[in-house]
Amino acid sequence: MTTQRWRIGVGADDAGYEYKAALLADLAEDPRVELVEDYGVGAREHTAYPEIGLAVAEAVARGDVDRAVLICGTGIGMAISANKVPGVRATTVHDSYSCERSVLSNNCQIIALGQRVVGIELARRLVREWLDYEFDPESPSNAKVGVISDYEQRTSA
Ligand SMILES: O=C(CO)[C@H](O)COP(=O)(O)O
Repeated sequence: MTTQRWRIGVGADDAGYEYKAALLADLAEDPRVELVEDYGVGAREHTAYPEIGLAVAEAVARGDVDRAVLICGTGIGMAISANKVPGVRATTVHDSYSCERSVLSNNCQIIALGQRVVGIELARRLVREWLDYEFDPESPSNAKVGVISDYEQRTSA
């Protein structure tokens, strides 16, 4: 259980728009959330998922927000896009255990959900649970995540 007050970014393509609206409303009322930022898309807009996924991941990498939730049809394209931004770890999450481990094992800053895959109540529950998890830099998982970060640093131009 964390006492942190999170700054959260939320983004979706048109296939995830309805869940984005619902999750933004939940996050705006959650006492664990200090700030919630909507990165689009707007209603009836048709921005392709990588545009949103990359923009949100860049906001995380810059430190504009601590974490983010991305929604598309499956959550897959958003996670792939976000992972292209150096320093960002993102994953698709559709069950409670993976949601927990995405933070506690992998120190992911971003979870991605598929509006066409899970029901809205499960999506809302996963985001509620996710806010309680905080990575422990003293945990044995940190060295494993470090292997990924080291590779990224060695191979980035
Ligand atoms: O789910 C998506 C990407 O993973 C997106 O919402 C839909 O993509 P498309 O099937 O390429 O239209």
